[in-house]
Amino acid sequence: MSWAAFIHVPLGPVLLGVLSHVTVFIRGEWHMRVPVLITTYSCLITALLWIEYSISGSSKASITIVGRITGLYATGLLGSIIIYRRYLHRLRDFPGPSLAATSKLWHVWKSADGKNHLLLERLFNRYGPIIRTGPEELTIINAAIPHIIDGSKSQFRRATFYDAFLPMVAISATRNVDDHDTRRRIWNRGFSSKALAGYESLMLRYTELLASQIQNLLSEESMGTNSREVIINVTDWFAWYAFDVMGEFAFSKSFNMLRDGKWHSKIRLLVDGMNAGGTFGKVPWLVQLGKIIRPRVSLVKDWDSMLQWCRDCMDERLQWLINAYIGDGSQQAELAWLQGDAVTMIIAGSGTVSIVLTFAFYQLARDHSQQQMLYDEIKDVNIYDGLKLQECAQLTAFINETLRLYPPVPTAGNKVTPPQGVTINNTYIPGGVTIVAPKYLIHRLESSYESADQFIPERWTTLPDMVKDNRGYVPFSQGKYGCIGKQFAMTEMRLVISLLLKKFKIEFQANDNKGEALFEDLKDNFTFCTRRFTSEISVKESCLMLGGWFRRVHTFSSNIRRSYAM
Ligand code: HEM
Repeated sequence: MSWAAFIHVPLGPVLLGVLSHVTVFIRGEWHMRVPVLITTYSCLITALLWIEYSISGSSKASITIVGRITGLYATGLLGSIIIYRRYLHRLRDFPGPSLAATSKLWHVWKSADGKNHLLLERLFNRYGPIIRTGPEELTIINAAIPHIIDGSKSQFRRATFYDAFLPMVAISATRNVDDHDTRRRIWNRGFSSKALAGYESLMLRYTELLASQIQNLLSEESMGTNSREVIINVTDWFAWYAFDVMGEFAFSKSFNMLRDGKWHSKIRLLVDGMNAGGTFGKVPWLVQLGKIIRPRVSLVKDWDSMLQWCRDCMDERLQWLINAYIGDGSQQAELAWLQGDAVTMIIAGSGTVSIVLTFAFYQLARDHSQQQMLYDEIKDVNIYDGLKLQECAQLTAFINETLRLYPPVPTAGNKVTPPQGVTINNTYIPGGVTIVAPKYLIHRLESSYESADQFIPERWTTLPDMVKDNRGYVPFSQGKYGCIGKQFAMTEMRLVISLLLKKFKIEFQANDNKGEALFEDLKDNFTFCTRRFTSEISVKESCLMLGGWFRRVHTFSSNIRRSYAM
């Protein structure tokens, strides 16, 4: 049978579709080849149209025939993919929703409301500790898993999710092990104990600015009245604080959000871009597709505009960083890496710290005895002495417990099993499988913590029996991909909590429903976040069409009352 005859019988294109799956697409990663695939298929369809037109002489007939051939081919290809993933795949015996096994789009759809952590919790309750959450993906909720995937001897590598940020290159996103090691070595110098001591004055300056801005609001509010309280939106104020600190750190330049009491437009774009990346990054080819049709995707345009702004900031900052590189003696700085690392710094160091502070203040508002206990511990401590502050056991326990219940990176950090596979609790998992180890759920395992869902800081001090198995406690992750800014973040959080507690008393506002809005708003978009930007920044009409995902949400407010004198 000739080639032309073959594709004209219905079975021909179907068989071609099946063949292209079992011989080509079944192997390797394809998400980064979306542009090549689109180009190839467009050329093939155009060639077919031309051939059909030259045979029939009718454009209508040739479009109908080529449409039918394309449809049959797609049916063969997709049918083969679905049947293979569902019934023949090496992960076929792992439990999980059947649609999740056939396409990762199911996960994007189901977590488009930002509640991925709750979705995984429901799946855990239904299917148990190992769940197939994607064609090549298992979610494992077990205290041993963080160490297996990220421990010092681990051979796991970063999963495809991290490609979502390409072409931006950065330490936190690169999947190339050598590139990562190189970046990590450079960064390690910037986070040495000596370097950190130098940053303390920077943090102090901004912590004092935060306190004085709240004080100003309090004074304004109470002017001419007996009121001694002011309601502030802690979500915003802690975000402004953390971003301003990181702006100084990465660019030697504040975003001045604390000073101005409002969001910097580029930082909003950054947070929006990150949040979208958190959801759509589950299907990396979808992100790449978005980048191809970028003129029509406002989020991509916004992200690009934010990157350009970072480049501009970096130009000002460049000299300092180049010095750091040359000091390392190993290589010349590459601008792309510098830009990516700067964005990484700001993203990794801001959203994380601010969300922990928000939750810490939620807990303080909820439990006045905790507030009193912390106040008693720090009231006579010179908080300008970093070492003294570190010795405050109750304060550290309070932060640890906040990080346990609300880890800022609740479900992300996916890694891929090494080629030989691994055995976890007598279950063999083949090589090349993406493993998700959600900290949000592992930190709440009853087998690891007594009264696991309750906020009890004393489990880290006077009640150690309440921690039964601490292996799964990894808010900062661990190993070579673990958080490089852990000490930086701990210092910031200790400073903010202690300074504000010395000055103010924290309460829910009188008519508030005890902070429940915080949990309604909470979104798992790689990091936990609690606020969408829709009010003054153009409420993107195109985004609203995505099913209310960008709907306006409430924010968590606390009553911060002046109570104690310094
Ligand atoms: C409470 C605060 C923080 C928490 C809970 C936290 C948590 C984490 C986690 C879980 C990761 C691993 C992410 C992954 O697996 O992909 C990570 C990576 C990272 N964090 Fe943090 N982080 C915090 C604050 C900071 C700060 C303040 C900085 C910078 C000053 C920072 C810089 C980084 C960087 C650069 C990475 C990537 C490390 C690498 O790829 O080698 N983080 N962080």
